[in-house]
Parts: sequence; structure tokens; C-alpha cells
Amino acid sequence: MKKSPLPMETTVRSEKQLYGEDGLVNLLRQHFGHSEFRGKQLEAIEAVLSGRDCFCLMPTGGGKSMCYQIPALAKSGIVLVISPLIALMENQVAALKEKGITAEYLSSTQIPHVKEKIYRELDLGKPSLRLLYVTPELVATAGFMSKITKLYTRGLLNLIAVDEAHCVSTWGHDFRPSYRKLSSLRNHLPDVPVLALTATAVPKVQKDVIESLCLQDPLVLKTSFNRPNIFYEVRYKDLLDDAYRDLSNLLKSSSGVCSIIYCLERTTCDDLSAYLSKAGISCAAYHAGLNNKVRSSVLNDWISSKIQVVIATVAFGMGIDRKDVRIVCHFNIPKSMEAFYQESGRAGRDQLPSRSLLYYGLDDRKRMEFIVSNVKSKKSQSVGSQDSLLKKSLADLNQMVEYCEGFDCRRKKLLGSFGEQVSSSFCGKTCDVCKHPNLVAKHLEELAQASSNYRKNGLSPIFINSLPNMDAEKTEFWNREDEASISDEDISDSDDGVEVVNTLTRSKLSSKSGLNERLEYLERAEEAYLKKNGPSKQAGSDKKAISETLREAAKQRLSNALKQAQQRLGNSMTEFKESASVLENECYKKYVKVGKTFYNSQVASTVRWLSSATISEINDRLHSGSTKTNCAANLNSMPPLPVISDQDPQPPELNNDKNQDRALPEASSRSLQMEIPSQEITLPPILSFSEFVSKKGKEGQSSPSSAQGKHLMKRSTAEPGKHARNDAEKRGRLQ
Ligand SMILES: Nc1ncnc2c1ncn2[C@@H]1O[C@H](COP(=O)(O)OP(=O)(O)OP(=O)(O)O)[C@@H](O)[C@H]1O
Ligand SMILES: [Mg+2]
Repeated sequence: MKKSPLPMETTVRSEKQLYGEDGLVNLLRQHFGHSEFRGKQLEAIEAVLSGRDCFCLMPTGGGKSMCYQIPALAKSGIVLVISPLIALMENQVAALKEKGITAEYLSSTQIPHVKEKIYRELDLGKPSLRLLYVTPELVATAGFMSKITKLYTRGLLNLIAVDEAHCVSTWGHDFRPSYRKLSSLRNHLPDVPVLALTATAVPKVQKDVIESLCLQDPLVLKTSFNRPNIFYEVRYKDLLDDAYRDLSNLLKSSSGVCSIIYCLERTTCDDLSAYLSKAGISCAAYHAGLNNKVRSSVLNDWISSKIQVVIATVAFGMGIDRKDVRIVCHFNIPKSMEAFYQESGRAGRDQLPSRSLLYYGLDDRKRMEFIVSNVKSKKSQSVGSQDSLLKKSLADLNQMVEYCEGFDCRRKKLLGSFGEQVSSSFCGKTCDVCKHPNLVAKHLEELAQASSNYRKNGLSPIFINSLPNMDAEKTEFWNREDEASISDEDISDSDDGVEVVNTLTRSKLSSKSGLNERLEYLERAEEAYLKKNGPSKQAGSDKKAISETLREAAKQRLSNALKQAQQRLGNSMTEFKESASVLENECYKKYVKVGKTFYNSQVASTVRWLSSATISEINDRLHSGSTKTNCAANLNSMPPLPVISDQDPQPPELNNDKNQDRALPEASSRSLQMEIPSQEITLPPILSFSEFVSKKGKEGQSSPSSAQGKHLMKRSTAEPGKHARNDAEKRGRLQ
């Protein structure tokens, strides 16, 4: 539909003076305290105030919000802002209110009387409201559209700003089906200028956004993607003894700076959060598995500096404006350079020196490849379109892998992925490759070696050992869409109107859904499947069975971890194999019916636990008896359980073997001869790492075992320092 040339009949003469550059700069100074416009802000503002559509591509933290906030002040009437996340809306509205600017948001999380008040305000002859933030889902509802159309016919709708506009495009990294429907705005509200804003849009996405939103002859504004104040670095998990500890040390040595840590999965967020809390770091997890209230409170605590570190899935942070984030860490490989740019770009929005740190692991890479290759819908999409999306997702991931595994300047690589060509010297040693080329080259060599070892062994150290086969149909849970029930709960707003919910629910199964959405969905599907069917129904497949070889490899890992624990704690413990056998048996009993995926996770979690447990905790776990367990009938009796003594400590020695925490392909002949009990033995209940840590927290310091723990902790706290040094030596000092 054609736009009429003269929108905004309601503009009053006196306001016109504000349209001049000086008037606009005055608004900026008066309301926001900034002295000058940045980059292309002024051009964007002038364009929309003149009634022209505008597509605005500015880097993360570039100040895109100002491009619609100033117009809201420059004219009477309302600016409608479409935003993808409730948290983001809350954040911006609160900041505006603090500055005395009238702004509100509408979302499903608000109580009815607040919503009604806002709707009443919209019906007023002259609403005092300047900015109204809404979700795309709400825009799609008939009720809201009718309200906004009335506002429009009264000449009170100044501008429609579509924030994070890349969500419109199926080619973008955060596609939101509801964004697609925003095209209807142009039909209903033809005269209102539309401003599309994004920090990440490759040329194809730009075109798609402009077409999908029906922008007419838009002013296209682009600035460089470069973020000169961010130092880019990659650390290689496979070359570190313990990535958790490495990160913990880094955060501790950065003296409590504001940080975001992104993880692929909720469980990693919880585990890592528990680990870091225990290490004394002020932090909290944030993901879609937590309810709105908890998420809101984590967000508020983080924004108000009550906590310094948020450990989150990618659900956190889109557009969140905390200026002084000093470290953004990706604990798992992101799915694309676009996603990486967007997320790492949350660092240093105040333009001060900041860090992007990515922990790259070969397992993570496999895992992502697996997810990307196998998340596809059986419904509605043509094979051709699924294939091309799959190819794109794999190509996107591949770029990310090249960023990590390549020996190119990281900045150059990042900018290159957006079509910006720069020379390596452009970086000015603000990435690890440019700053420490020899060290990074050495790490890459070691990584290549580790990679070929994995291939030879056919087993991955931590993750699902069936992944090298990459056979999705036979892999547990990842594509069980059919059995899943979908939770309405989402980080984004999705419950304004039944029709919208239904549409969204269907759309979540679409192969075109954003990968974030699909990952969240799959995680929920997995949980729902387990809940509904119980573990027993999932047993029976040979592919899921926990083989003897796998069990032996797990025992070996646990035995190595026990050895390390001994070195850390300086105790004389010799019966590693028997103890490892007990711990392995716990994992086996718990997950024998569920399958090897969960079994492997439990083993990994136990290994992690061993890296920080005290002597008394290890003894408790090996000896306390609350869970009765039947062991295989054809096995002989268990040797006496080893007692780990706190006496006569040996001087600790650090084990530098990088392979010590890896599952071995073959069981050692000694461990194969190990005897396992035939009669009933008692085992302690098995806690997940996070359960364990929170339980310990609750127990406090008063119990006898914790007194002993305290004594032991004194000694053991000295040891991680040595381990940390060990990690640092291996990694070298990258900064
Ligand atoms: N002209 C300016 N001068 C100084 N600071 C500014 C200016 N414009 C905006 N800022 C500040 O820059 C910070 C980032 O702004 P904003 O949140 O609008 O960025 P953004 O481009 O939307 O980033 P993202 O893509 O991450 O959402 C804010 O703290 C804002 O106050
Ligand atoms: Mg923004």
C-alpha cells in the first residue's frame, strides 16, 4: 500500500522548531545528557521525522534506541516500539521513566489493571504517553490492532519502530515467526513511517527485512560493525585441565567485573552457576526453565549490580542495556557469527575496554553440528526448503568453527563475515591471534593433535559417545517432536490471544524457527518426554544401551579423577579402582534404563564433583548407605570399600596429563578383572552437581563433617591455585 506524502497532521507549529538539528541536539542533552549524536543517529531521526521509512544498521551498543526515543520527544503523539523480549521492554521503560519520559509496555506479564490503565490512556484525546513498547505477538491480535488503528485515525501515531528487526527474517539468526506478521502494519497504518533497527544483518537479511516490513524507499543507514574496544580471545577447552576452574579463576582475577556467560543448555547454566557461587563469585543463572519472577529478579539484580555475573542461555540479553559489561564469555560455541557478534557485542557498550572470550571444545563443536543437522521438522516444510536451511545453518556454524580453529585475526574474521573487508593490521593487536601469534599457533597445533586422537579413539571425552555416528533418528530425544507437549512458558511474550498462542505453538515446530527457539523447544520436549513416559519406556534400544566398554571407560575416568582428588587433597588413597567402581555403579544404576546420554552426563558430573569435593564428602559418598541397590547376580562380592585417610598426607603433585579426564576407548585389562558385589549393597543417593552444591550450602559449616571439610578446604584451596597456574602455563598468558 502506498504511503501518503504528508503524515502527522497533528504536528503543532512550535514542535516544528525541534526538528532542526539544534532542537534535536537540545532534546538529546536535556533528556539523556549526551552532548552529541553518534554515528548516523541524527540522519535516522531526521528521516523518520520527515515521514520517511528508514532501515538502520548500527553496531551493538551503537545507540539505536535513540533513533526512536528522540522522535518520541520531538512530536506529540505516540511512538510504537516493537520489541522481542519482555525483559528488554521492562528495562527500557524503566530507564525512560527514570528520566521523566512517559513510557509503558504491554505484555502478558502485566496484571490486568495495569493493562487496562494503558488502554484507557490510549483512548484519551491527548495521551501523555510518548512511547509504547509491545511484543510482535500482541501486535498480531485483533484487539490491539483495533486500539492502535483508532490512535492512528486520530493522528496520534508518530512512528513504528521495529527493534531487533533481523528477527523478521528467516535468514536471520533469531527468527521470530510473529515478526513476519508485522507486514500487516503497513496495510493498517499506511502513513506512519517505519524504522527498522538491527545490529546484525547480512545483505540477504537486510533485503528480507526491508521487503517483509514493506518499507517504501527507505533511507538505508549503515555503520561499521567494528567494536574497537572489545578484545577477542578463544580458549581451547581440550587443552585445559578444567574449563570451569579456568573461567572461575579468570572472573576472580578480574575483581568482580560485570560479566555475562552464555551456555548452550540450561543445565550448564545451573551447574556453572553453582560452581562459581561456591568459588565465591557473585552470580546467578538465567534461562527459560526459570519462571518469570525468578528471571525478572535475576535481571534486576544484575542490572542494579547486586550480582556481577549472569550465566545464561541466549535467551538473555538481546538489547539489554547495561553499559559496563566488561566480559562476555561464550562457554559453548555459538551457532553463527551473527549470534556471536550480537552476544559478544553486549560487552563494553560504554566504549571502554572489554573482553569477548570463547571457550571452544571439540565436543561442543560436535554437539552443535549434531543439533544443527538434526533439528528439522517433519511437518509442513518442503524438502527443498529444509535442505537449504540446513545447509545455511551448517555453513553458519562452519564460519564459527573457522573463527575458533583458524589462525586469522579474529576481528578480521568477524567483520569479514558481515562483508566488511579489513587488513590484519586494522586490529591493532586487539585479539589473541594478533597479540600472541606464537602461543595461539602452538595451541592450534595441540588442538589438531587432540582432534586426531578423538578420531582415532572414536570416543569423545565428555559428551555423548554415539555422536560420531551422527545418526539422529537413532539418537535419544533430540528429534522426538511427536511425543512432546509444548510449554506456553517462554521468555518472550506469546500468550496475548488464543489465536496467537496456537499460531506460535504450530510455528515452534517449523523448520524455519530460530535455532534458539528450537533448542529451547527440544530441551522442553526432552524433559516432557521423560516426564510422560518415564525412563523405562526409553530403554530397550541397543543404541542407547550402556555397553561394558563404556562402563569400563567411565570407571577409568572416575579413577583418574580420584587420583587427581588425592593429589589435590594430599591424602593417601590407593584403592582408586574400587572407589571408581562404586561411583560408576551409582551412575549406572541411575541411568541404566534411560540410556547412555544421561549416563555419560552423570559420569561427567561426578568427575566434576570430585575436582572440588573434600575428603569427608568423598568418604560420605562412598560409604553412607541410604539407597539400596541390587547388583548383578553373577558377580562376586565387593572388596572392602577403601577408606580415604586424612592422615599422613602426601605432598601433592600436579598431574599434567591432558588426557586424564578423557574416556578411554578400551578398558584396561586390570579394570576388567575388577570384582563387583553380588549381594545387596547400600549406596548414597545420587545428587546432580547443582543439587549437591546447594545441599552443601544449606548444611552450613556446623556439622562435624563440614568442620572436617573446613579443615580440608584450607588445604585444598591452596591446591586449585596450583592447578590454576598449571592451566595458565598450558594456555600461556593471553592478555
Ligand atoms: N549520542 C550518544 N552519545 C553517548 N551515548 C549514547 C548516545 N546514544 C546512545 N548512547 C548510549 O549508548 C548505549 C547503547 O545504546 P542502545 O541501547 O540504544 O544501543 P543499541 O544500538 O540499541 O544496542 P543493541 O544492538 O545492543 O540493542 C546506551 O547506554 C545509550 O545511552
Ligand atoms: Mg537496542
